[in-house]
Amino acid sequence: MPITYEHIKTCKQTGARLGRVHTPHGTFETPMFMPVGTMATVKTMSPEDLKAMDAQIILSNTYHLWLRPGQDIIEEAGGLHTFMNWDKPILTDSGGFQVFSLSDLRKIEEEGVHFRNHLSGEKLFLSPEKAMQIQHSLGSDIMMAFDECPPYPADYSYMRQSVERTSRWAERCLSEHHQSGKSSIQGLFGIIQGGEYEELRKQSAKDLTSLDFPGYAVGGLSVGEPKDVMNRVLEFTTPLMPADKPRYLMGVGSPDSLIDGVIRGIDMFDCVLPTRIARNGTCMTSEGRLVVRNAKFARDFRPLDENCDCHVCRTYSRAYIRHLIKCEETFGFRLTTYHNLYFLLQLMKKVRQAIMEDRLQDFRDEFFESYGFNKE
Ligand SMILES: Nc1cc(CSc2ncc[nH]2)c2nc(N)[nH]c(=O)c2c1
Ligand SMILES: [Zn+2]
Repeated sequence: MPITYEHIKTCKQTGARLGRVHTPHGTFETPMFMPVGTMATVKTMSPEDLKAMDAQIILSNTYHLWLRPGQDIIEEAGGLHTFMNWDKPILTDSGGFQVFSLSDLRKIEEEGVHFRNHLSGEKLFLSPEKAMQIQHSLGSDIMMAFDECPPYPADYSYMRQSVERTSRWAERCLSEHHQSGKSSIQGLFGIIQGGEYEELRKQSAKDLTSLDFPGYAVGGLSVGEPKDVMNRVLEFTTPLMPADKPRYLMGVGSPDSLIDGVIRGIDMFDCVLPTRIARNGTCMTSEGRLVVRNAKFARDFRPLDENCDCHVCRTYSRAYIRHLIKCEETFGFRLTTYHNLYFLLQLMKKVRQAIMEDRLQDFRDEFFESYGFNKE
């Protein structure tokens, strides 16, 4: 069993859990945020930067790495860990989501998805089996099943057919995985779909938990739905997921959504938000978002966040970082990215501490107050 979950405790104030996930490349604590490294790099960060901020697992992407540089090159390099010099856990998404969000001319069939390479325009085909073969070549510790993430909103009949196909695809992923001979060194997570429909979430969870995955993700969220819809879907979906396995909410990373996801029983999160907004000069701070490129910071020599003890906040001023961002200096993007990732990793550390002390609801209220979220 290459991926195992160790439950440590459940918060008495909420349904939040404290745990650890053991993988062939080491253990990470949960709840945990996973920085995204789509092209085999967390943009502008070195592996040393990631270790300095205590990143314990990162994400990469089957679709992108298949197109560029190609799975054969990474396999020849000895796998993704060696290729990118990251010796801790790596989770790879299966590629289905990226096909829908990046390429046009796509056609979904039972066999798989036909689409155009968004870089070259050539026609390509991705199937559950192909997605598994690519992830086996990458050597990721945690692979994701090949799924369809329907757009939001989607009508019930479309969603039902999509859920049934995603369940059949999950079964094909699992048999490909077992035939690969890699199932002792790589783990495969199933992805629960079903949109905002409780009946379909139940169907998807029933189908997937009847197959023995070492962990399960909630897919189909953070696709434009309002936050209260996401929270409602989590409230009736996480109880359908095994309590003795990790629960991963895909694509979620704003501070309020992370805390609200943990309270509803989620253990793992990923999102491109912190790294993406960093590159346009937006920073997450304990007092809310700060757009450091704003003229009002031209002579502001305070740190990005006066409550942050990261290397950036202990060393550089808002004025200097604003200047670098305005000049499109790469170093500026490194500073905002480092701080944003550190901020979210620290937030999850504080969340784990609050669960240990059975006061996560109190922590949520204090954090929402200071960050400027409305407390509902
Ligand atoms: N919101 C959202 C985000 C992602 C990308 S997660 C990711 N990949 C690379 C970086 N991050 C999803 N991926 C899959 N496979 N299924 C989903 O339903 C889904 C939903
Ligand atoms: Zn900082």
